Parts: sequence; structure tokens; C-alpha cells
Amino acid sequence: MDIDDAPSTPGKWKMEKPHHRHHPRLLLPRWHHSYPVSKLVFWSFFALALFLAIFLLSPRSSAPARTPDSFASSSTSSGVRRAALQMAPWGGPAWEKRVRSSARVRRNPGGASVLVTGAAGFVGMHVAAALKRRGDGVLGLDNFNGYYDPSLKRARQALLDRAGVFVVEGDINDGALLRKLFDVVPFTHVVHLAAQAGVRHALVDPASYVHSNVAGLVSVLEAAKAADPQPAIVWASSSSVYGLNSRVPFSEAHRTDRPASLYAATKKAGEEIAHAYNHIYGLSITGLRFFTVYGPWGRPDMAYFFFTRDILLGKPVSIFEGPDHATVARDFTYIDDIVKGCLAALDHAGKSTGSGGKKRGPAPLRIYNLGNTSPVPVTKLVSILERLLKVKAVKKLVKMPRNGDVQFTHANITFAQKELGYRPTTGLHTGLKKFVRWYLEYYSISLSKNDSKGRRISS
Ligand SMILES: O=C(O)[C@H]1O[C@H](OP(=O)(O)OP(=O)(O)OC[C@H]2O[C@@H](n3ccc(=O)[nH]c3=O)[C@H](O)[C@@H]2O)[C@H](O)[C@@H](O)[C@@H]1O
Repeated sequence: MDIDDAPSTPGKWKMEKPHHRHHPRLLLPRWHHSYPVSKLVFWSFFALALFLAIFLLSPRSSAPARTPDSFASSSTSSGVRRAALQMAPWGGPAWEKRVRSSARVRRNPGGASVLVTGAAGFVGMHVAAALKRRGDGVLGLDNFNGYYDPSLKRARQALLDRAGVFVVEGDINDGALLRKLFDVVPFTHVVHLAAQAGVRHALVDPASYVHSNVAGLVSVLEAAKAADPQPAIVWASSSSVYGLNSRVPFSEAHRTDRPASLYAATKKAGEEIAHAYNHIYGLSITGLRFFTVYGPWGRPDMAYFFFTRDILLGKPVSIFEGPDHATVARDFTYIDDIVKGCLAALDHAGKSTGSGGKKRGPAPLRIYNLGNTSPVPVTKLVSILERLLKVKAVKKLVKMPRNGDVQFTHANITFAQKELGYRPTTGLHTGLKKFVRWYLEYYSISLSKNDSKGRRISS
């Protein structure tokens, strides 16, 4: 029946006797007329209540499954990636109120009010949460780009939101946004962690490294130098700046002028840019050279993360070897140790001395290694994962491609120990155990559901 055939006045439609041969749709008007209104209301409410109950009580597993294999988006070009970024609009009284409230110091008398860039990233989320926990004011900033699965970044944002940290959606290259944030909040510190990370990806999308790690850093320093008061800056450099340095363990006094990747070169450039801003404007700047940070809520582009995924899927993992089968090793550093190092660097950062864009006196300029001081071969990393996952990995030993990787990293942390009281306490086995526990829970994977070869076939 066409809707145009229906009379406009209810009740004028002559009903037929219900008949089972009728199409159910034709019975509807009759049912409507013969059913008491009270019963109709009752059943409508009942249906609505049932629907709500099912919706609210449904277990987490009924939500769209999280899949750990979405790092494929990393191969998109920077142009495509940026075009796809849909930033939420910023500004307005309600937005400013939220910004102010998030950045307000709560329980920490004389505490810091901190802008954390890259707050939806791995290290950013942990640092922002730790600052908030101890009562500091924290505002996050992140552009939620698609270098890896943005839903993981959204989940981190949701976690911060529950902790009372507002993450503003925006790019560090947006000077107007940064100026606005400094207008609204007199930040005492900036922990600048937003960056284009990943050593090997620089071959795929070199422009994104210059955009985030060079132009983005300058943009943040420009906003900081013009702010009144000027904040102290703590930012993420990288162990990769040691590049072809072969003296071990790597010390801050060693050469860092032979980077092996564009990523490393942009981080090294950042250290020189920091020098210039400290020199000209009196900004207090501390660079932290992180050594292969890993742990819960980590980055899917890192080896320990995608090895875990591939081992569970029964897919081969490529283990890089140096020339003549030489071991490739990393000074893997657990996230909680890195967070302690970041907070200590912030607490020990001397003040910036400039104001109104003018230097008033010398300000601190520091660089520290934050590593674990015990390099572990990648083969060992894989065997720990095999034990924790209770699955044998399909291992492929391959010659390390010329992709910017270095063979070995090992941190000397004497300076950080002496000046920041930094002391890493988590070994690789313990740290990976915590990572694996998080990974299985986050992706709702049960190890008991393996196939006959002991492999997990799907999440
Ligand atoms: O320390 C740092 O500064 C850097 O640490 C990591 O870089 P990387 O140490 O190369 O970490 P992964 O990419 O997770 O690689 C870990 C190890 O696994 C090896 N690997 C990687 C990939 C692979 O398929 N096979 C393999 O054996 C690498 O050569 C490396 O020795 C981060 O990805 C960088 O963003 C960070 O700046």
C-alpha cells in the first residue's frame, strides 16, 4: 500500500478483519485501533526499557573489536594524512573555561601548570597522567594524525579525560592556537612530546619529519619565547642522535654529528634549534634523549608491539642482523622509568629568564640520556615475547636493511642520575610482561584460544 492511499483523518480507514494471509504491514492499522491505549503505552515503555537495558549492560566485547593491525595507515603520504585530519574547532568561552580548569594546579602547592604536546601519544599520555596524579595542572595538545591507528590515540585521550586532563585537538604548527593557549593559561612548563616518531618511516614520508620535528618545534619555541611568563621547556630528543657513534655506552659528551636517519637528523636539528632559542631568548630548555621506550599503551609501529601482534597471528617476524651476523641490540627503556625522568627534568628545570621576547640573563640548556643502561639483543626480545605469549614465533633472520637503523644503543646515564636522581628500575622481562598484559586486555585476546600449533589466529 502506498502512503498516499492512507486517509489523513485517523479512524476513517475501514479496517479489514485480521487475516493470516494478509501481509503483516496491512494488519498494523487494525492493531492500532483495537488495542487499548494503556496497553500500547505499557508495551512501548517496556520495549524502550528493554532496549536501553541491553544497550547499557552489553559487555565491552560487544563493541566493535579493536584490531592491532591498523599500522597500515602509516604508509600514507603526509599530504593525504594532513588532508584527512579533521581538527575540532577551538576557541569560545566554554572551551577557554575547560582549558583553564584542566591547567589549574590542584593539590600540589607551588605545583606546575604544564602544556603537554603529543598528549594522546604513548609517552605524552603517561606523562600527562602522572603530572595530573600528583596535582599539577595539565593541558594536552594533539593533532591525532594517522601515522598509526588513531583509535588508540582516542582511547588514550579518553583515559586522560577521565583523569581530568583536557586534550585540545590541534597542531603544534598552528601558531594562532598556541598563542591563544598561552593567553588563556600562564603555563610554567611545556613538555613537548609531539613529534613524527619512527626511524624507518622517514624513508616513506620524509616531509612529515621536517614538518613536525623541525617546523613544529620552532613553532612551540616561538610561542614559548613570546609568552609572559616564559615557560621552561622539556622536550623529547632521541638516542638516535648518536647515529654512527661507536663509543659505548653513549654519553652526552660523545659526537652526535653523524645521524644515520632523517629522523635522527631532525632530532639533532632540534637540539641545535634549542641552543639558539636558549641563547637568544633566555628560554630554559631540557632535551631528553629517550632510548627505545616501550610499555602499555605503546606505539604500534615499534618492533616489540608489532612482533607481539605477528607472533599471535602466526606471521613471521623479521629479526635484523648486522654485518657477519652481528647482533642488533637496543637499550629498551620501560615507560614508567621514562616518566620519572621527565617529571624529574621538569622539577629540576631552572626558570626561563626572558620576557616579552627579550632575554634577561642566562638560562639553563641541558641534554640528558634517559635509557636503561643494559642493551638487549632483538633475538632476546623475541624469546621473552614467545614465553609471555606462550606461542613460538616464526623467526626470519634478515640483514639489517639500509633504512636508518643503527646496530646498537647503550645509554650512559651518569648525568641524569647525578642531576635528576634518575634511576631506571624495570628490566625488559618485567616491562614486557606488563606490556603483554595490557595488550591482551586492550585487544580482548585470550591466550587460551590458540590453534593446534599453539598460535592465536585472530583477535
Ligand atoms: O631510541 C630512540 O630514540 C628511538 O627508539 C625507537 O627506535 P628503535 O630503537 O629503532 O625501535 P624499534 O623500531 O622498535 O626497533 C627495535 C629494534 O628492533 C629491530 N627491528 C625492527 C623491525 C624489524 O622488523 N625487525 C627488527 O629486528 C630494530 O633494528 C631495533 O634494533 C623509536 O621507534 C624511535 O621513535 C625512537 O626515537
